[in-house]
Amino acid sequence: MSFLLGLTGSIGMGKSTTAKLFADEGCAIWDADAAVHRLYSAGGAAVEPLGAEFPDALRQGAIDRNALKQIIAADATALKRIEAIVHPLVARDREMFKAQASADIIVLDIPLLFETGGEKHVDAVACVSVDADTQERRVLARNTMTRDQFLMIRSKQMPDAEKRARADYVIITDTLDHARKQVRQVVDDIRAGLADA
Ligand SMILES: CC(C)(COP(=O)(O)OP(=O)(O)OC[C@H]1O[C@@H](n2cnc3c(N)ncnc32)[C@H](O)[C@@H]1O)[C@@H](O)C(=O)NCCC(=O)NCCS
Ligand SMILES: Nc1ncnc2c1ncn2[C@@H]1O[C@H](COP(=O)(O)OP(=O)(O)OP(=O)(O)O)[C@@H](O)[C@H]1O
Repeated sequence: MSFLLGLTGSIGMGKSTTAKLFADEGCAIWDADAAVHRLYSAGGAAVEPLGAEFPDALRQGAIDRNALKQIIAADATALKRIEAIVHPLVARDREMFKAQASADIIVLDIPLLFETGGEKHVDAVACVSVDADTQERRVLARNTMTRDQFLMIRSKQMPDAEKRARADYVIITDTLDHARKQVRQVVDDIRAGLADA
């Protein structure tokens, strides 16, 4: 049985970057945002149910994320309805990944881990964190959302301080070198526990 490590953190805190550092240490990585991308693409399992509820989001047989963002901005109930359709499909994708992975440590990169009670289904949680100014600067530098969209998404998430308090490990993503050192410590700690077991 693999050790299941949940990797979480608020928007733009460095989950994807840190997941790559875990992969460098030999961990298997499953990425919830990437699963959503697969589900929204042509032939993906979310296209039909989301398209039925939000016909304007359907473009050439796929879900258009920009259209979805406009719908979310205009309708306060939309995100909850999207989540009700998407989250069970994401859970199915995750279970299929877990069933075939063979690494000693499986890292589940899940932005909404705490918000969705996912910590109950993992052996430990690592939370990535950086100061709020850096977080905002990094998200806006991607040019994928406006400042208002960023603030709206962040307001739906559990505050960073609370996530840090609830996590077993905190990884500060101020520099790549510092993050890599912390990732190695986490992996060493988990592997030492596995060796003792
Ligand atoms: C809102 C959408 C259209 C934004 O798409 P976009 O390509 O601009 O951003 P991306 O998907 O890369 O998400 C960026 C970050 O936003 C945050 N975020 C995304 N969805 C949510 C949500 N439902 N609640 C809170 N934060 C969210 C996460 O931190 C995520 O890492 C998209 O995230 C979406 O469809 N979300 C609903 C599905 C969902 O809940 N995904 C979260 C992972 S299961
Ligand atoms: N340890 C680090 N040192 C320096 N820059 C970093 C570090 N980690 C992440 N970054 C930078 O911060 C930005 C956001 O990182 P990343 O995409 O990994 O975050 P994320 O948490 O996966 O984002 P989202 O929640 O939006 O999916 C990127 O530009 C990335 O290069």
